[in-house]
Amino acid sequence: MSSPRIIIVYHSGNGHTARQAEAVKAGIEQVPGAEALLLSVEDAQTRWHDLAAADAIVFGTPTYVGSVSARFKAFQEASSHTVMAKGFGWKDKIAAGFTNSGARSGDKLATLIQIALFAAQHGMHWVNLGLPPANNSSVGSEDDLNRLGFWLGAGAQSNVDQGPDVAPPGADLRTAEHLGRRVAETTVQFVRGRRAASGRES
Ligand SMILES: Cc1cc2nc3c(=O)[nH]c(=O)nc-3n(C[C@H](O)[C@H](O)[C@H](O)COP(=O)(O)O)c2cc1C
Repeated sequence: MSSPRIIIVYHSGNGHTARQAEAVKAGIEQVPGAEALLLSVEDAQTRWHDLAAADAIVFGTPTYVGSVSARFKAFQEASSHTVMAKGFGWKDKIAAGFTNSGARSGDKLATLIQIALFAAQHGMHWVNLGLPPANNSSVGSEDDLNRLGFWLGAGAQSNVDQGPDVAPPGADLRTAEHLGRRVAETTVQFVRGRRAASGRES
């Protein structure tokens, strides 16, 4: 069986969300047989064939003004012309999302919802974070996985006076890694299941 291919399409203005994207990639690569490719939103718009061949696409963007960044939005709109309008090419691929911002909340949920809607418009199957919220009790800590308490996707927080060498912190990178691993495990199950259901190899 060929390996499930998972592409991470992301934008990062100053490198913080790029750290999160790299962590998602590391999580994907922990699953035997899964292959991961990182593409910036600009490179992705020159590689539609690679995206068409992917089994899953994970979308990532910083939260700017309570929303996806303008450059991520440009990629979304390009996909509308190039993929959606030309035959629903991403239908039934697996999708997931992540975002990073300066504030703890920073209205990141609005960004994750926008990414999930984008995936739904493409007919993709959304994979959520699959972690309980953490750092929400007397025994919780900033080192907890999912310390920011998201369900829809992975959130990260980067202090605005720190560079991407130190922000976002390790807990948020491990949370992103968890999302990558979960997407890869789900994609392996989905691809194998679809092949078995169609009478091909399991
Ligand atoms: C134009 C702009 C708008 C921003 N809006 C938000 C916001 O709505 N919420 C927030 O928490 N941080 C906001 N930030 C902070 C960024 O999300 C934060 O610096 C993030 O780490 C940037 O990631 P990047 O280095 O990958 O671009 C904003 C930054 C910029 C440049």
